[in-house]
This record gives sequence, C-alpha cells and structure tokens, in this order.
Amino acid sequence: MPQFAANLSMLYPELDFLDRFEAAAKDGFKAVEYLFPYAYESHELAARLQAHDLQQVLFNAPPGDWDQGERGLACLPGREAEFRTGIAKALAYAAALNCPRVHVMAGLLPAGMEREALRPTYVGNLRWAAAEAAKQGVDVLIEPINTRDIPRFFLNRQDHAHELIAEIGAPNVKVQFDLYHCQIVEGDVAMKIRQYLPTGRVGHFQIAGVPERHEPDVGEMNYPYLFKVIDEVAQQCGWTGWVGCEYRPSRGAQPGGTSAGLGWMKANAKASP
Ligand SMILES: O=C(O)C(=O)[C@H](O)CO
Ligand SMILES: [Mg+2]
Repeated sequence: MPQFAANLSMLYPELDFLDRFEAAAKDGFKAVEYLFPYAYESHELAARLQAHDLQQVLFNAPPGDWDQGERGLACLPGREAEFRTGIAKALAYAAALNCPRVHVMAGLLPAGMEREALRPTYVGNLRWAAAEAAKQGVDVLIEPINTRDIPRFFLNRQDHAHELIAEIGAPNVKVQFDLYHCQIVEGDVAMKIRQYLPTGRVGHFQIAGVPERHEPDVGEMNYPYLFKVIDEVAQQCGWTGWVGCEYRPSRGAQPGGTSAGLGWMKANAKASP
C-alpha cells in the first residue's frame, strides 16, 4: 500500500488547525501536507510536527490574493517580483519544517489572454523558482487542476505539465499528480500512472473520490485498484513518494468524522501483502 499523508487543510475540519496534527497522528498518519503555513510561525508548526512524530511532505507557495480569487502567480505577466518574494518565503518555511517539496500554483488565465501567450512568463518563473529551491534540495511541484473547481486555471492536463517541465529543464521540477483532477479532466488514470511515474517527474500524488471530493471509497473511482498500480510501478522504478489525502470528509465537520471515514485506508492496509 502507498504511504498516505493527511491533508490538514481538508481533513479534521471540526478541529482548530494546530490540533489537526495530533488527530492525524492518532489515526496512524506519519506525514502531513496542507495548503499554506503562513498564518503561523514556522517554529509553532515545527513543534507540532515534532510532538506528534510527523513529517511535513508538502505545502504551497503563496498564491497571491487568495481571498480575492487568485490561485497562484506563476503564469501572470507583471507579477514576477511578487512571485519571487513568495518563493523566498516558501523556501524559508520549507527549511524550518524540513519539507522537501513546495507546490507552486500556476494561476488563472487573465481575461482575454490565451494560455500560449502566458507560457514564457510561466516557464521563466518556474526556472527561477527551481534554481532557488535547488540550493536547499527542495523540489518544486506543479499541479494540473480541473476547471470545474478552478475555472480558467492555467494548468489542467498531465501532458501539458510534462511538456512544460521539459521546457523548464530543471531536474527538481515535478508534477503533483492529483488523481481526482485527472479523472475529471481526462480520465484513463491508471494508464497515466503507468506512463508518467517511471519518468521520475512525478513528485507526489493526491487522492479524493470523484465527483464530490469525499473519501476515496465514495464515488466513481476504484482506488484499491489504483493503489495497486501505484505500488507496482513504484516498485519497478524505485519511487518512494507520498500520496496526499486531499478530500473533504463526507461526514463534514461532525466530531470524529474524518477518523470514522478512514475505513478505506484500513481496508487497503489489510489487503496489502
Ligand atoms: O486543489 C488542489 O488539488 C491542490 O492540491 C492545491 O494545492 C490547492 O488548490
Ligand atoms: Mg491537489
């Protein structure tokens, strides 16, 4: 069975954010990820990780003005200075949290602009971020996201992400392969795992049921099968990354709802050799 990380932005919604670390550890998670650490001092977060014997495996670089609807700056001409300041801040947190990867969200297509016109800005920004991150051994992740959840998001498809990575040309830029988004946008998920995991360009997986983004055992996807595919290909190519549980518990913020919904993880652990 793959190793699962708890996404603390989505799981345990009934708890204060800092209390979610303990809850995840009690449920057997050894690692966590979340969107943004910036509302907290890095030492506070590091203390929670240490207290509960957890690894931080992923978080996002600052996305611009999230409350105003921004979803990353990487593709936006004219925002390069802010992009660089955000990457520097993310890398400082990565160092303090001993986190080996940072997700850099692409951003939304500005009104009237075509995707191709933004490509030079995106590639230039990612090259700069990759060079900075490489100085401290951090991978920069890029994630294709479906346009039902984020309309006009710049990056939607696995093939586009891998094409951009080839153009960026930095060994530490990898894909955050979210199977939920992949199923919504393009499907054929198992074959895409088989195609892309052996390239060495997949840095992290994320999972959720489709279409409601609940537990992996709710909805149209056959996750026990996909976990076996990940295990099989990972073993063949020596991949040792994490699978982030980035879903909204179907029991909502009901106390204990996240833990009660983890039957899928226990069932897959039992099924593994
Ligand atoms: O939404 C997702 O799937 C993510 O992983 C992002 O980090 C945030 O939008
Ligand atoms: Mg995701």
